[in-house]
Order: sequence, then C-alpha cells, then structure tokens
Amino acid sequence: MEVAGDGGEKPEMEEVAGDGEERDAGDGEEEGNWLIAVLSILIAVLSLDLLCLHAGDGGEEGNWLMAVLSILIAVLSLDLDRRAPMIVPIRRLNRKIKEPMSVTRAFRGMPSSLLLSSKLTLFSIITVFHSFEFLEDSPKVEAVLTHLLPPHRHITGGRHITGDRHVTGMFLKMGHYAAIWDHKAAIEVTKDWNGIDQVVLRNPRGASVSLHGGQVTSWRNDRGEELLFTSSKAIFKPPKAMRGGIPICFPQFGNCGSLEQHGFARNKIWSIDENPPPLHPNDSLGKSFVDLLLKPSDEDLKCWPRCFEFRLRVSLAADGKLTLISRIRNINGKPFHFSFAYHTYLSVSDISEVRIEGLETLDYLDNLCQRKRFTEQGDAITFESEKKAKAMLDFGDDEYKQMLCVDGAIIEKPITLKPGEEWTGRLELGVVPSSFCDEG
Ligand SMILES: O=P(O)(O)OC[C@H]1O[C@H](O)[C@H](O)[C@@H](O)[C@@H]1O
Repeated sequence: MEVAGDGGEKPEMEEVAGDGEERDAGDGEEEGNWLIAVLSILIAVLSLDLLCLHAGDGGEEGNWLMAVLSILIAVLSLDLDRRAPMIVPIRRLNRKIKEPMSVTRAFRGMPSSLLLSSKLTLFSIITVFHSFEFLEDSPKVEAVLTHLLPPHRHITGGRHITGDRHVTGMFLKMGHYAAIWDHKAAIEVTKDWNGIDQVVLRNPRGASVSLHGGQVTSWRNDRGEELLFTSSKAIFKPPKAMRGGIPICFPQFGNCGSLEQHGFARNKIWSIDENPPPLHPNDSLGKSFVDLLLKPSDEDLKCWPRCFEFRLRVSLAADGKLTLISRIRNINGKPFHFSFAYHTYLSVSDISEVRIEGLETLDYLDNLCQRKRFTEQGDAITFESEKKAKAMLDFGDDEYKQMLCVDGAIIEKPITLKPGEEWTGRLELGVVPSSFCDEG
C-alpha cells in the first residue's frame, strides 16, 4: 500500500477543480445516470405505444406529456454523465464553508438522482462540525470537561490535586522535538501480538494501529521514544482492549448505557477500507495514513440494532503529528444516539510533575465523587495520588505515575444521527517545545 504524496494515491486535489469542470466519464457515478436514461427511454417508448393504441379516444394528452417528459429526463441523465450539472451548486455552496472537500467528495459514487436529498445530509454534517467546535469555546461545557487545549500550553510541572476526571482535549501538545521531513513515508501491514493485522505508519517517526479495536498502540518521536503508555500488565488477548494506546470508545462511553463498558468498537476486528469516501487533501498529502472500517456484525446488531458505518483514518505527518478522524454514519433505519471517546493513554515520566492547563472555569463530573458536577477552579490540573490502580488487574500498582489520559470525547450529551447523516470527530496529537522546558 502507498501513501498520498508518494505517487500511490490519486491526489484528492483533482476533485476540487473549478465549478464548470467536466467530470470524467467512468468515475462510477454514470451508472445511476445511465439507468435513469434507459428507464426514461423505456417509459417514453411505452407512452408513445399507448398513444398509438389510444389515438383518438381522448387519453392521448397524458401520454404525450409522459413521453415528452421521459425523453427530457433521459437527455438530462445522459448529460449528467458529461457535466454533472447538479453537482455544481453543491460545490459552490461548499466554497463558503471551512472544509469543502470533506463534504463534497462524500457525494461521489452516489447516483445523481440522490444528490438533491444529499444536500440535507450536507447541512447536518456542517451542523455537527459546528456543534463539535462550539464545545471548544463554550463556557457552558456540556460534556465532562470538554475543551481544546490552546496551542503553546504545556503539560509538565505543577501543583497537586487528586482526581479521576474525564478531560477531553482535541489538540494536546507536550515535550520537545526537532522536525525532519522524510519523503519515504509509507505504511506496512504486519501482525500484532495475537497475529491480527496491524498497520505501521512510518513518516519518519512511527505509529502503529491494530485492526483489533482500531486501536493505536504506538506513537513514537524522532528519537524512537514511545509517547503512548502501555501497561506492563496489559492483557493482549481479544475480546478485551489492551490497557494502553488509544482505544476507541463507541457507541457508549463508560457504563452510561446498556452496553459493555466503553462500547463494543474497541473489542471488534476492524477491516482496512481500501476505498473510503475522501477527506480534505490536507488530511492525505505528505502523510502516511490508513483508513479502517467497522460495520456492525449480526451479533452487534442484536445488542445495538443500529445500522452504522464507522470509518477511522489514522495518519502520521512528517512533523510527527498524529491525527485520528472518525466518521460515523447512520446508513439507514432509525435515528440513533451514541457517545464516543478517543481514550488516549499518554506516557509521562512522572505524573507528579504533570500539569494540564486550559481547562480552568470549565465544568467536570468527578468519577471519584459519584460523578458529581464541579467547576474547575485552579489554573491547572495536577495529580498527587490515585485510588483505583490496585483494583485493576491489567494495570501495575504504581503505573499511574507514568500514565495520563486526556481524551477527545462526547459524553454527557450524546450525538444523534438521523438516517443518512454523518458525524466527524478529529483528534490531533502533537509534540511542541514546552515553555516549562524552555524556562528550565
Ligand atoms: O478499564 P476500562 O474499561 O478500559 O476503563 C478505563 C477507564 O475509563 C475511563 O477513564 C473511566 O473514567 C475510568 O473509570 C476507567 O477506569
């Protein structure tokens, strides 16, 4: 498998050419148009036939109308193959929004007759994008400590408090690195500890993602140092997710629902999606990445009867930034709700030196206090002890000192997806020079 920017994947940029651009015949969409055209010609012939049969008996007006309309539809459908005029307004519309291609290209491969109804989907995607972003700035936080850590903040050193809280962060920065660009970005499929396929991203630092759970198990800096935590007591046996890396919690976070703890996605075998709906070119070019797919099995449908497709892109940029993009789609049936988390186990050298900034004044639910709601008062969260490690089989008694979870999550107010709608949630992890290190 090859990566974009390395000659392997057709650059997605080609798809964003000008509004009047002609589309390639043979891009897969013409099948629907041809079908409509052939059906329309058939109706036209039938109408003309009826016209002959009933000539003079007063019913021919309706038949003429149908024949003319069918011919018109046939001509339009054939024309769609050449110019796809219905796609143009959607492209124009997308120009006005932030992420045009991620939405426009989601329409590819659909018969043109469905494009109009897809516009509704377009808006719901945007709404979801916005509501997801809204949470970052909202002083009234709906989820448990939902916030985007602002750039140039650091995680290191500080004051001490105790807690087991859910902290959500979409961009987390820490430590120090020097950037080196390596054009030999590539991915490689190997086996994980259980013989299950895992994808290794090399760009030039490394990251690994197992098809078991779609779980990122490793993310390294340019010195080969591991940035994600894995417990020395981790159990590497399905069906449980191993303790470490970035397990995906879906369709439920924690035990707030009828499903198993953190939902079933982290315990399932995902597949590699060779032909995913495209994302923005910036999400591909110059990065090594893999697209994974999870669809419900018959067994999943018994405990959670919702028709969904969960696409996960894991990508590694040349500067070492790790990005996870989840796209969850309701493919038919009834609306459904879900909660979600990237359960990000970060490796830290000493938890007593860790300091999380950027969450002040936000609300949180404290798991160690029966999920009571509090408002964060301090200028940073720090840790002085813990209360759960000893009770956890797959976690060393003292390992809490080397581990910190800061999750991008939707917890308190689940996402609702109507049929055809898609939700996207993005997690970006980067390493930046710490101001604390600089001061040192
Ligand atoms: O043990 P797991 O099912 O993997 O859950 C791991 C952890 O997930 C969340 O962070 C919960 O708040 C913790 O209470 C729980 O211990």
